[in-house]
Amino acid sequence: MPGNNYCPPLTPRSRLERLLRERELRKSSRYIDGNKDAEYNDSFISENDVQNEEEFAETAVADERPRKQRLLVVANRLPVSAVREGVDSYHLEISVGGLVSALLGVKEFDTRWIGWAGVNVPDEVGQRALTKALAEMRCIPVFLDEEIVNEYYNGYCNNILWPLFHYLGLPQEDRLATTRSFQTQFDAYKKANQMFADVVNKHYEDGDVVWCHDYHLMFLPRCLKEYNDKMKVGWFLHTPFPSSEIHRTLPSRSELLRSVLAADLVGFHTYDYARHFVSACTRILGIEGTPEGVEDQGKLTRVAAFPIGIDSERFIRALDLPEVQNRMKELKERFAGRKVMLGVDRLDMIKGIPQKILAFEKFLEENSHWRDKVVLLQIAVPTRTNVPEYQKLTSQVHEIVGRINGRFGTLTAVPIHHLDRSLDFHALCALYAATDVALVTSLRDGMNLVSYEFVACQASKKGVLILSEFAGAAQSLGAGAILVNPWNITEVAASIGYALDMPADEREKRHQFNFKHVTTHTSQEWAATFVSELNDTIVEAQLRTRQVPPLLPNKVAVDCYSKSNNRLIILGFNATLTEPVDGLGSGGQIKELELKVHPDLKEPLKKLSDDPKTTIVVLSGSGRAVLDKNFGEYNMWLAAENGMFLRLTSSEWMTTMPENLNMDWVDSVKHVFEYFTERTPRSHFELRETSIIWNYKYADVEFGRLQAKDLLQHLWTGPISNASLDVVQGGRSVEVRAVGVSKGAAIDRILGEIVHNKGMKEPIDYVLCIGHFLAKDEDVYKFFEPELPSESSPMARAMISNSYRPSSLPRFSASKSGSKASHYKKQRSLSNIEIDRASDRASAWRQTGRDRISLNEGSSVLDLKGDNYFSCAVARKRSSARYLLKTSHDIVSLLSDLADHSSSPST
Ligand SMILES: O=P(O)(O)OC[C@H]1O[C@H](O[C@H]2O[C@H](CO)[C@@H](O)[C@H](O)[C@H]2O)[C@H](O)[C@@H](O)[C@@H]1O
Ligand SMILES: O=c1ccn([C@@H]2O[C@H](COP(=O)(O)OP(=O)(O)O)[C@@H](O)[C@H]2O)c(=O)[nH]1
Repeated sequence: MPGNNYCPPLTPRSRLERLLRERELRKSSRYIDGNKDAEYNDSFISENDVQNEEEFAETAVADERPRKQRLLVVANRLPVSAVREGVDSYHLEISVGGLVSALLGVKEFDTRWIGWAGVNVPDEVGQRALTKALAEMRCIPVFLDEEIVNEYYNGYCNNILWPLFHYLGLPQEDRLATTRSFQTQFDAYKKANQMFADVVNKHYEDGDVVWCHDYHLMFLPRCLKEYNDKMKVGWFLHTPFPSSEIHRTLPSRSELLRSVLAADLVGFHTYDYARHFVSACTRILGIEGTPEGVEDQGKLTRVAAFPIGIDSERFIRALDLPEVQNRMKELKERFAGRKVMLGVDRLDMIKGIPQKILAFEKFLEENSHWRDKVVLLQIAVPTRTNVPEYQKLTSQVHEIVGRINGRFGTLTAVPIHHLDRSLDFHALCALYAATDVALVTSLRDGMNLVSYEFVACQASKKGVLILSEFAGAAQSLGAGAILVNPWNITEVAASIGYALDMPADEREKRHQFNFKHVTTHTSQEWAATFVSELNDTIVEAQLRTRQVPPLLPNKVAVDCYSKSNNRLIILGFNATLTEPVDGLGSGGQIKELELKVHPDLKEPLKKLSDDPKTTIVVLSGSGRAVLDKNFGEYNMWLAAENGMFLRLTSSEWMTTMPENLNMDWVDSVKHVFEYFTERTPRSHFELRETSIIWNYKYADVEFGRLQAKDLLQHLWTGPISNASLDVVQGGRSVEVRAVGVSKGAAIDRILGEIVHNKGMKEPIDYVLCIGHFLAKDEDVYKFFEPELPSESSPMARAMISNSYRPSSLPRFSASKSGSKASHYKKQRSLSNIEIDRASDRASAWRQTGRDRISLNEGSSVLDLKGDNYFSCAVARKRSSARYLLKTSHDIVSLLSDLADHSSSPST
């Protein structure tokens, strides 16, 4: 596949930097273009609007400028709909709808549009002719036959997803029929999405950005990524995304979410919709929402809000055109002496047209003096006319309009002018400009661009916008609009009165707020921001991928093991040597809380621990009793409570705890933990000697996380505000530890004790360290890294040479990794241990440490030859370990292999 001309910019240092630079670039590219009108040359639509095929083609066949990024816009509907006129000729018309309007304003990119032309073309001749006609407009058709359109578009998209996403339940009488036809419609939906994907794949060039749009194409990101996982794929939803409680009623709920998550970037009009989506992923799929999006097994899908805008300049300029001026004059004359109210909607249930008309009726009912002084012009664009619900709505609206006009009309005038048709751009602009009050009463609406367009055309009249609080636009235009609940007819009627009587200065003020917003948040900005964010997301994902360690090469690890003579194996316990735990078992039952060694590991552990050349340490956050119970039978070292307690299974426990470790905070933290445990079903807490941990891994994930946030707030403001503690947040836990309690801080003391105890004569020449450790404990991996700076290198630290030590105390500092601050912090906690000699147990520990045997003078305890060190993080996405092990199955397999290469004491 040939690459396109787009040259990605140098990797920016920060997201903000990149966005700023791109904004500058955009500005300067406009400058280079010479004048603003030149921008239109690259768009799908000209300033004068495209009313016929020739004009459209002329504007669309723009030169390809090398600087522009290729953008494949994939939407169900092309910006033009085709009507067949002959065997190989078509009439092309601009499609009506917010999605098309917004994307027509996008000119920053070298754009191709892939979608359905709204016509069934079964024959090859017709398909070829239409493809050719559309190609001139940079449109690429997806041919859907009638059956697919019926099942996919009319059925699954518009009869199931559309009402669901707009919180409109299905009408009772249709519910069962829909339930029955659900599967076939969903199959057609998937099939149609694959057909879109096939066309994209055919036209895709390396470096293209593929931007999928709307609820029709939720399956598309997955199809595309399955074909080519390097594709940059974004998905944007133009409708609301409902609360997860609504989404979870959908039989295909999980499949759809997972498919969308295949995209790199997922966008919504508002934060609410984005939040609902993340919450659906968490509640339905059980995967984690992060501040950036949704993360599943290392793959981050960025989720964000990108409120759409309009090409406001186009509307503003149109008002000066003679054609528009003439129409405005006509309207003024036609409705002289009457205030004009306007509704412009597709004839769709979500637009609340009956509610709007009923509110207007109530207003006329209660305000007789307005009856001959106001008119409501309702443009109701026919849409989805093959869907029975839409047909019913048409009759319903006609009936209400007829009744009201009959009730309040006169021989010469009617209060409602209802048009079942669409208007062209100029007629629409004139109408917007001539309007006194625009009435948008959507029951739910992704954004609602009509409200933006009205505002853009009101620079001189400064009319009032009455806007449903359930339209996405309410969040952006709420400052200037009168917000209403469309279901509350009394409120809407009162707002109509308020709007009609509004004094000029208030209208002016309100208009200014909104005009500023509409003219600064344009469709160009919207698209540019989305694509820029998508590019950023890809760069960040690449950086993240580089941080992901490779999988452990088992064979190498086993070979090195068999060739070495003095090996050290450090193993975590929880999620390392236990059986896999995935929250609730089937039927919502809690799995056993008690941690147990994976049964398949018992034998390998036995063999390994019996090998005289191998020393095993289980280094765990768990308490002593848990380790005793699970590992008491083996010949190994147990390091409980993150290494604060140490024991060779044949000996007693020793402690490394500093005697003056302040544990006064425990009771008050415990109270907080008790409180949250009682209120968070299936959570529990564990009180250890040096820490206390609240665990919600069996609780409802999302609720657990909310509770964890609250819990932290309670802690920070209360019991721990003055204490010297570490609060460590795990995936599903909150742990409070005394400062200095960490696996990394403990490892050198453990190592010293082992060397001393074993009377080691030769250096450790192989280290394997496996754990599912918290980030805070990951410094244990770095401890053995030979290539670390010499002044703090663990090799140097582990140098057991009396001449090397200034004092008789072995100064095994904790860790060299991380910032200076963390270095000092750990130093401090260790020196606490070293300085305080009051405790017998602690001094017993130090005694063993001090008297540790040395190897040959000056020689190192560790001699890993660079490569004989295998640190492995288990089921982690990012880690400072050298390698990854994915599952407990991998651990079983590795330790079994090592066991097979071990020798028993007698051999
Ligand atoms: O293509 P149709 O089935 O005839 O429907 C027309 C479009 O309706 C929806 O528009 C939405 O997008 C607007 C722009 O983002 C937004 O302002 C509005 O609130 C939405 O309803 C639909 O989402 C589009 O896919 C359709 O093309
Ligand atoms: O006769 C009409 C009526 C509406 N529109 C356009 O249709 C879009 C409607 O978008 P909106 O976001 O308000 O709602 P949607 O129809 O997409 O749900 C707006 O851009 C209107 O300018 C149009 O071109 N001709």
